[in-house]
Formats: sequence, structure tokens, C-alpha cells
Amino acid sequence: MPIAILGTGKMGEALLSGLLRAGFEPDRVLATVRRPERGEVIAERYKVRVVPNVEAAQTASTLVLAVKPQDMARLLDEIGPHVPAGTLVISAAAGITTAFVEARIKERVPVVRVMSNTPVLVDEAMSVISAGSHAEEEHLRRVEELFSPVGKVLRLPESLQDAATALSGSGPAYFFYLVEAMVDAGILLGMPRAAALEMVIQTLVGSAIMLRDSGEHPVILREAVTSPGGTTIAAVAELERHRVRAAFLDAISAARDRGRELASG
Ligand SMILES: NC(=O)C1=CN([C@@H]2O[C@H](COP(=O)(O)OP(=O)(O)OC[C@H]3O[C@@H](n4cnc5c(N)ncnc54)[C@H](O)[C@@H]3O)[C@@H](O)[C@H]2O)C=CC1
Ligand SMILES: O=C(O)[C@@H]1CCC=N1
Repeated sequence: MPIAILGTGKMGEALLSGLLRAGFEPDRVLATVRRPERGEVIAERYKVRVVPNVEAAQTASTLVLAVKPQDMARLLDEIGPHVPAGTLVISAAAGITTAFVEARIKERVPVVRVMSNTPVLVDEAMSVISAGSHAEEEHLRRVEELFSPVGKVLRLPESLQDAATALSGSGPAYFFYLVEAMVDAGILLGMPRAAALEMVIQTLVGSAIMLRDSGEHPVILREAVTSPGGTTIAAVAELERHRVRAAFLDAISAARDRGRELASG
């Protein structure tokens, strides 16, 4: 039985491409779109069948809902009466609770909420999953099987999903923002733009791999770079003076709060 992505935008396409890289046959994957031109692009690029939402809901044994939170109620109103019992429904939207999805589907179906992130495009996603009230161990395992080929999967209680959205769902944006800011700093110091970008990206990649593979706490890794009376501490002192750590705490709390608001439109 096929799997269907409903709402094949940026995240839906990233998940679709991940499923195909993980070995799903294109003829076992369905996609739905709002705009026909987008449908042509998706069908041409991935050789999957683009179908109406109701057909996807009636045909697929697993549905991945990847529309924007603000569009979720309308999508569920459309497909809710047609989703057969036993269909696994995976919601990938920020802020939308499993209860919100369950309440709009006529049959009693297992719902699993997933917060993934765009590194799914390079098989390095962080996907946080939580079970809805009718989802059992076997459903969580099926979701793990779907998402583990494209990155890490972590089970957490649904009460932490908005925090996960703020931390890892939106997280790539914070690193890209940091890269932009560091490249600007390089430009300020007279570094050619291309050289600055290359230096910052390689520094980020090297640091990320050290964090992942060394098992050391980030404080230890930072201390190893920070010589007494040296250059790094001069920079860290400025970051502290500008309250960058406090800004991160506030920023990520704001993202969590925004997630909580999204289900109400
Ligand atoms: N972009 C990201 O980094 C992440 C996004 N998400 C979640 O993924 C979801 C999608 O986000 P994006 O891909 O960024 O947005 P997007 O706007 O690129 O994709 C949504 C797609 O759904 C389509 N759509 C809307 N209503 C539809 C309907 N009734 N039937 C069929 N298609 C419909 C839109 O035309 C659009 O192509 C959101 O709920 C977001 O919270 C989750 C994690 C990360
Ligand atoms: O910005 C957003 O609302 C989505 C959810 C997580 C990442 N992007």
C-alpha cells in the first residue's frame, strides 16, 4: 500500500526525496499539491503520481500531512470523512496537535506527530516523534523506519513538541543566520566574500563533526579554543556583553510560543 505526502511544498518535497533515496519505489508514493504547476514539477522530478487529496487519503496506508499549520484544518475537513480505519496519519506541521488531527478524522486512526528539519535533504534530519492517543508501539516503529534513513529520530512526549519545533525544527535557520553574520564580520575585516564563506562553512562543518563524534561537552571543546589572554576570549567577552546567550534563550522561547499559537490560525 502506498504512502502519500499531502502538501508537497519545501518540507513535503524534502521528505518525498528522502523516501525515494531510502528505496521507496516511485510507484508506491503519491503526492498532493494545491497548484497544478507544482504538481507537474513534482511528477516530472520524482516520477511519482500526483493525485487529489481525497484519492490519496483513500488509497495510501500512510499519510504524511505537510501543509502549513494554517492550512491544516481545511485539508482535514476535506479528507477527514475519507480516511479509512487503520491508516497511519503522520502530521509534520508545527503547532498542530495529534488531538487536532484526530478530532477531524471520522475513523479512529493512529496519529503520530513528527517535527523534522530541512537537513532531511542530506539525510541528516533531526526528527522528533510523539504518539497520539490511538497510536501504539507498532505505529511509532513504522514512523521510525520511515524517518531513520534520512537522519536521527527521537521519541519525546507530545508536550515537548513545540519546544522541539523551536530547537531543531527551526534550528537550521539559526545556524544559517550565524554563518551570514560571521561572513559579514569577515567582510568588515576586509576578507574576500568567497573566502569568508568558505572559511565559515568549513569551520561550522568541522565543529559540528567534532561535537557529534568526540563525545565531549561543547564547553570543553570551546575551552580548548580559548587561550588565556588570547583572541577567542576577546570575542567571547563581546558576545557576553551583547547578551547573545540571553538572546538565544529568548529567541527559542519565542519560537516555542509561536508554535503554540499556530493551531488556532
Ligand atoms: N520548512 C521547514 O523547515 C519545516 C517545516 N515544517 C512544517 O512543514 C509544513 C510545511 O512547511 P513548508 O514546506 O515550509 O511550507 P510550504 O508552503 O513550502 O509547503 C506547503 C505546501 O502545501 C501546499 N498545500 C496547501 N494546502 C494544500 C491542500 N489543501 N492540498 C494540497 N496541498 C496544499 C502548498 O501549496 C505548499 O506547496 C508546515 O506545517 C511546517 O510547520 C516542519 C519542520 C521544518
Ligand atoms: O518556521 C516554521 O514555522 C517552520 C516550522 C519549523 C521550521 N519551519
